[in-house]
Amino acid sequence: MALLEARGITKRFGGLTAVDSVDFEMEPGMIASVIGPNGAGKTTFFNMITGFYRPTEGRIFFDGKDITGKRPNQVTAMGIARTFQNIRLFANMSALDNVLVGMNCRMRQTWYHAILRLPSMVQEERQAHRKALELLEYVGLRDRANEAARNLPYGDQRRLEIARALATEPKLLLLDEPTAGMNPNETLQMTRFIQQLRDDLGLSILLIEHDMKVVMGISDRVTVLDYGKKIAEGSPRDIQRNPRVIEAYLGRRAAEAFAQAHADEEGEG
Ligand SMILES: Nc1ncnc2c1ncn2[C@@H]1O[C@H](COP(=O)(O)OP(=O)(O)OP(=O)(O)O)[C@@H](O)[C@H]1O
Repeated sequence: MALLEARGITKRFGGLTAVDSVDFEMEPGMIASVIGPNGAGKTTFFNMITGFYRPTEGRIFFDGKDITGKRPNQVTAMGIARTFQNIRLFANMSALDNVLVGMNCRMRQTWYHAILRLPSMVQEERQAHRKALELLEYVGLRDRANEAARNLPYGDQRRLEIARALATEPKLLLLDEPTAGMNPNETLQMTRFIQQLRDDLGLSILLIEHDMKVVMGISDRVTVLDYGKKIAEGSPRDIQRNPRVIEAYLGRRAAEAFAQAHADEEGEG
């Protein structure tokens, strides 16, 4: 059974159709990427899955349940976590507190327990604290636990955002441009880290990414959007050779030149 399934999802903003009747499926344990030129609708697609936007049309199913129109906190509680294109940490809070915020959605005690400082509350807080430190250790930030998020180097902030997302105990993690603004070495490390997340934790990962080396290196499947429409879907190898994709990225003449080169190559072989 698919872990995530979108059926004909559409989002219109006034006269503009940002996402147009997109069907999408993801199986558990998969790393999938959504690519496309600027303004293709990638983030809008993410925003619908995570409850930030309600689809104008279509339905979204996660783990067999209809999540269409659910609020972001409900979607998170059901097992979908995300990071953002522009890092959204609590800048003045410590790395540890940022992770604890993520953990909040899994805590069972209520404000009532908190006010009365009941033993069950104190115990749950201690456990959360320990788990948050473990998560920081996992993402390589254990020794920066007490540092304010804004003082961390950029690559570490991205890792912290992932740690906060992991704290919600997701089954599916959505990463919006996880390597944006990184140098080649940081990008390589992040790419390995994403693979590790899937391999160690059995997570399913959906990413938006502009760096084709990253996309082609780690994706099981790539979905291409252009002007809100899905124009191609397949393995990295298929996508790299797809004339419609090349055209969307490079323009028609480049696509024709590519197709010609390909035909020549096959003719020779
Ligand atoms: N809240 C909004 N109101 C109006 N238009 C919007 C809104 N959000 C997105 N759009 C428009 O929808 C289209 C798709 O935008 P979106 O941000 O989803 O694209 P994208 O593929 O993520 O682009 P990029 O790669 O530049 O981040 C764009 O034309 C954008 O201007």
